[in-house]
Amino acid sequence: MDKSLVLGSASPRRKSLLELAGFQFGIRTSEADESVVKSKDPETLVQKLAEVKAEQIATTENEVLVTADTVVSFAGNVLGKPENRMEAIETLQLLSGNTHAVHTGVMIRGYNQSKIFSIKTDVEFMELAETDIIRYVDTGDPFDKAGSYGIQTKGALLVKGIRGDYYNVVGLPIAYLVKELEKYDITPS
Ligand SMILES: Cc1cn([C@H]2C[C@H](O)[C@@H](COP(=O)(O)OP(=O)(O)OP(=O)(O)O)O2)c(=O)[nH]c1=O
Repeated sequence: MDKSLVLGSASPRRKSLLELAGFQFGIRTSEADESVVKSKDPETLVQKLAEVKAEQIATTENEVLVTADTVVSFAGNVLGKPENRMEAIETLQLLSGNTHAVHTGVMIRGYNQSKIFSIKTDVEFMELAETDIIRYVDTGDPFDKAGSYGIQTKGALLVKGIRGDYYNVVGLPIAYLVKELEKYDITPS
């Protein structure tokens, strides 16, 4: 029986990255309660969140599901999406001039096998002036993004350098994921 891929995510970035890789896939989103998952360790946290998202999505035996979660960690703080303008400003002040980690946890669930993993990318920020932070936050770009910035949008101007997979920062470690999906008979067309 042919296997088909299902993306369990409402993120337009994750959809674009699977398209970039050349996959045919469906999208099925969940209303997972992410607040039930608590961990101070970002790698554990993103893996558990990917698992919780997957638990909310039903699949058939020929479907392979992919869910994911992304957070930023810096100096013992785990930073998700900002709740408001002030939190976005404070997050970017904290990250200014420093190197933080972006963790994406991914769950792959097939009929008789599953896998959870997380990948880390280090991102170094420029020294940011308060006026630049406020101008960026007021574009509205930070609010649907972990760590209050988008490296693929105007947040690009905050970044001095990165070590690791760029696409992991955007929401999916796509090259690694393609390799893992081969084990589930899912290949790009
Ligand atoms: C750091 C960073 C994060 N992000 C995004 C990736 C994720 O979509 C988002 C973190 O939120 P997530 O909770 O990981 O995902 P989501 O709510 O967007 O989608 P879903 O739960 O339905 O899969 O932040 C960027 O787009 N660019 C960046 O530079």
